[in-house]
This record gives sequence, structure tokens and C-alpha cells, in this order.
Amino acid sequence: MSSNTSLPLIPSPVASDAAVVVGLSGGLDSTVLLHRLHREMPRLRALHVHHGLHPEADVWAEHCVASCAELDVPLRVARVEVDHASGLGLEGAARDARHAVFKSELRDGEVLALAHHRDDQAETFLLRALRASGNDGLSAMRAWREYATGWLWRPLLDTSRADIREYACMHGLRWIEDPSNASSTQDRNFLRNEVMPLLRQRWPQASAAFARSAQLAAETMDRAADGIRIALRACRRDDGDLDVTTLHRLPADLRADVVRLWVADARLPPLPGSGITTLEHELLPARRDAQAEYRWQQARIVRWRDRLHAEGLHPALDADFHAEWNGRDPLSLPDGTRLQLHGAEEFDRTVQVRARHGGERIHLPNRDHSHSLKHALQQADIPPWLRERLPLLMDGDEVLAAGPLHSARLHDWLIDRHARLDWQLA
Ligand SMILES: Nc1ncnc2c1ncn2[C@@H]1O[C@H](COP(=O)(O)OP(=O)(O)OP(=O)(O)O)[C@@H](O)[C@H]1O
Repeated sequence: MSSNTSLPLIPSPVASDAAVVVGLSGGLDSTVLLHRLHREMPRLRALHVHHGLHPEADVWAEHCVASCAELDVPLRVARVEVDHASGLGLEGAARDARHAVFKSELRDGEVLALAHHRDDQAETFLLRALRASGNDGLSAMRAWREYATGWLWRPLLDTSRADIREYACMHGLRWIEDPSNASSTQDRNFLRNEVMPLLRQRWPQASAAFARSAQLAAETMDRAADGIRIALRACRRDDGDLDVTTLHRLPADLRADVVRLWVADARLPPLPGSGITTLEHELLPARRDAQAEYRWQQARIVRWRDRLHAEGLHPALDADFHAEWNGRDPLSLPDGTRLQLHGAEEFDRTVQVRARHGGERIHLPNRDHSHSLKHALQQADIPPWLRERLPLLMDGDEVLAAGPLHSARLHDWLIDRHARLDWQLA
């Protein structure tokens, strides 16, 4: 450590008098970060997300209250419900919930400071390398990047875990040990508890070396970014999807970089090596009418017609979901979809919103007979990733709408009133 009492900080991305919010878990790293920042940052506050998952969760929150009171730093404790059925695993769901809170709590221009350090960086680098990531993934975590309407800053990213611990002891700080860190079931804990100690026996600087490689990958990525971005611009359609024919014309190396940058722009996790292989061997050569996809870490790329589409996986609307709606106020569904009626006060009578069950029929405008909804959606060129998750607007057994597709009755009703029905999918 450079001095016994001070830890060097990576400079903040914005002016030193910017408002900073420390993400405070109550563990060693963020307790040290809070202590280290409190004298330096005149506008500092802390945010603790109470996940309510652990029997000791209240103790962690109380510890954060006490640490902040001691330093006279304002603290907000935000409680969240973690979605156990999200398919992300409990850790992943808690992380998602935490970031949702960070984003909603952050005010314009505020900087969120997280206590990731050099050993975290080394672990992230190794985890990405084990998924055969390219430079985007190997860049691991950035010391700062734009985040929500402000910034995310990792001031301790160049600092080792040992130095953080030494600082805490030196200043008599108290923190809470997370008991789940001791179990090596999780990949990251396995690296931390079993692999890294072994590597350090032979290469004492192993963590620093991996973190340095991450930084070199980030620099390579940044240098090449301009050329890749120009190629990406040529391949990207107005709706954000990639045009397969244009993409195919690029040399394979550049194509891989373009797809990785496109994925990064969509704020999805870095594409593993197997993603590029699947792209080359399955998605690009797929028949135009086939529907091929590649999934990784709660994200997917779908090939449909001449397009590649990338998105985070959305929890599907429950098959039993059912809501009554009079159209007066916007309706938010549990999967994040939002429905809004514009230009009319409300429907003549309450309608229902539910998931598709299959086998439904719809009577379209200017047609004599009803049609299978499945075929009607295909005919309307609605992409499969939307088709899968469009909820239905029903009047009893009659389908009034499936997303942008309207029945003759709803169509006439909206025209009469110069009204409009909007669906926003999350
Ligand atoms: N419950 C919490 N409330 C507020 N901030 C938290 C909380 N948990 C973690 N943080 C902040 O996030 C940082 C990273 O924590 P942790 O490594 O557990 O999270 P993560 O988001 O899963 O990280 P990773 O990106 O390494 O997977 C902590 O150092 C702390 O600053």
C-alpha cells in the first residue's frame, strides 16, 4: 500500500465536487470505500439495498446505518423483492434487483461508486476467458462508464483485496462477512477460494497480471472501436437489428467484432466464443424461413429472415395471467409490457388482457371470415420474438387485439373516435 492510512483511488469520471452515491453492502470492500470517500467527496451519500434473502439481512442494514451515522453520511436503505422464479438463480436475480434500485435511485448526473477491486477484476477476467470471450469480455470491468443518467465509478479497481483489508484494520473499521462467500459452489467463489490461492503460490502477482491483461484488452478494444463502429453502422437497420446480407459481406474477423460491439451496445453480457461459432455455422447459414437462435447468460440472438435480433430474455407472461381493463389508465403487466389507450376516455365496457394460449382466432378488418391468430401474426410480418410474448386484448371469447394486430371491431371503434391503442413491450 502506498501509505498506511490512504488507499489510492482511480480518479472520478466527473468533477471532484460531483454528487456520489456509494453502493454499501456492509461488507469489507464497500465499508472501506465509504470511509475512504467520505472526506474526499463533499457530496456523498450511501445506498444499501436490503434484499431480505438472508436471515442476517436486517443486521447488515443496521450495520450500514451505524457506519454512515458514524461518518455523518446520509444513507438510504431500499428494500427489494427478489424474483425467485426469474430463471437467473438467486444471486443473479438479487443482482438484477439491486441494479434496478441503483438506476431508479440515481439522480441526474450522480455517480454510483461500487467497491469492486483488483482481485474481483482478475476473477471476472478468468471467468470470461473460461467462456472463450473476445476483447470485449476480457476487458472485464471498466473503472468508469456511463450508467443510467449518470456514471458508474469503481475507484478501487486497481487496489488489491489485501490492501483493502489492511486499510480497514488500520482504521478500526467493522464490517459484515457474507457467509455465502465461503461456499465454492459458485464459479466465482471457486476461483476466489480454490484457484487463485494456488496460482499465487507459484505466481504471487497472478491477480495483478490478470487485471493488467484485462486493461490491455480494453485498450485494444477502444483503439479498434472506430473502425468496427463504422462497419456496425453499415450493418445496423433502423430498428437496431443487423442486416444479415451486409454482415455476411464482411471478413469473418471484422464480422465477429461487429457482432460483439452490437451486443455491447445493447447492454447484454459479452458474447462467449461459442456465440461467434454458432453465428458462423448456424445462424448465418440458416434458411431464410428457419428460425435459429443462440442463448447465453439470459440473453439471445435470433436469426429471422434477413435479420439478426439481440435481446435480454424476458420472463413470459404467466399462462394464468388475467387482468380487467377499462382503458382509462395505462395498464402495466407483470412482464413489463404497458398498454395505453390514447384519444378516447375508456372502452365502452371492460375488456380483458391475458396471455396467448394457442388456437385463438381473430376477425380482421375487411375480411369475411375469422383467421387463425398464429397465421395472422405471421402474415402481418410480426417478428417471432414479439409474437411469442404479445398479450391479447379480449372481450369475452373474442380477440380484439394482439399487439399491433386489431380485430375489425376494435379497428372500427378506434377509427370512429380517432383513437389509438399503444403497446410497449419491456
Ligand atoms: N446490497 C447492496 N446494497 C448496496 N450496494 C451493494 C450491495 N451489494 C453489493 N453492492 C455494491 O456492489 C459492489 C459489488 O458487489 P458484488 O461483487 O457482490 O456485486 P455484483 O454486482 O454481483 O458484482 P459482479 O459484477 O462482480 O458480479 C459492492 O462492492 C458494493 O459497492
